[in-house]
Amino acid sequence: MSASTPRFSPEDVTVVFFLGGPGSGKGTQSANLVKDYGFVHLSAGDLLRAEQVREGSQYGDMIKTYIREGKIVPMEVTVALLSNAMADSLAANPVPAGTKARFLIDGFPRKLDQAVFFEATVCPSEVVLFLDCPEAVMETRLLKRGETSGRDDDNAESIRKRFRTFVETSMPVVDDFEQKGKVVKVQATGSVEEVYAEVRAGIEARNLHPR
Ligand SMILES: Nc1ncnc2c1ncn2[C@@H]1O[C@H](COP(=O)(O)OP(=O)(O)O)[C@@H](O)[C@H]1O
Ligand SMILES: O=c1ccn([C@@H]2O[C@H](COP(=O)(O)OP(=O)(O)O)[C@@H](O)[C@H]2O)c(=O)[nH]1
Repeated sequence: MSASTPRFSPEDVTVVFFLGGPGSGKGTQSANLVKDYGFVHLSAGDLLRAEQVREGSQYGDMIKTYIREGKIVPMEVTVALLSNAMADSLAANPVPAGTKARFLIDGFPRKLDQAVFFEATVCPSEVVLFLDCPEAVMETRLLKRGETSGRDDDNAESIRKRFRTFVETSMPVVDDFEQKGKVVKVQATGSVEEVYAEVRAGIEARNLHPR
C-alpha cells in the first residue's frame, strides 16, 4: 500500500460519508443502500482490519493497537486504503458515460484532519449521512454483536474508549459538516426497517434516487 494520488477523476464519483457512533447501525444500513441505490460500500474499519492482517503489512501491529484502544489510526493510512479501494473499484467497473459511480464511505472521516485531507486530495463529499443514537442503545447492540463478531474492540472496555473518541473527536466532524449544510441526520433507535425508511427519505431529499 502506498499513499498515492487517486487514479481517478473526482468528476466520476459521488461520495457519501456515513457517520454515527460505534454500533449505531452504519454497516447494517449500508447493505440496504448498496442494494437499492447502487452504492459501492467502503467501510474504513473493514479496510483497516484487512490491512491489519495482510501479510507483509508494515502497519499491522499499529492498526491493532489503535483499534483496540478505540483511537483513530493516522489518516495517511486510512485515506490511502480508501482511495486505493475507490480506484480499484472504478478500474473493475468503469463509469458509463454520463453517470457517476456512487461510494458510501462508512465510518470515515472520524477526525477533522481526515475530512479536510480526504476532500482536498481525493474528492469532496456530496452528502453526510449521520445516524444519531444514544450510547445506551449502541452499547447493548455492540455487546450483542461482540458475542459473534470476533472483533477485538467489541468488549466493554474498548466500547467505552470508542464512545469517548466518538464524542471528543468524531462529533466535531459531524458538527462541521452540519454547518456546511451537508448533513442528513436520522434517529437510529427504531427497527432496521424504520431507520432505513428515514435514511431513504433523507437521501432522496438530497436528490439521490434508486438505481
Ligand atoms: N435498528 C437496529 N435495531 C437493532 N439492532 C440493530 C439495528 N441496526 C443494527 N443493529 C445491530 O446492532 C449491531 C451494530 O450494528 P452495525 O450495523 O454493525 O453498526 P456500526 O456499523 O455502526 O458499528 C449489529 O449487531 C446489528 O445487527
Ligand atoms: O477512519 C477510521 C475508521 C475506523 N478507525 C478505527 O477502526 C475502529 C472500528 O471502526 P468501525 O467503523 O469498523 O466500527 P464502529 O466503531 O463504527 O462499530 C475505530 O474505533 C478506529 O479505531 C480508524 O482509525 N479510522
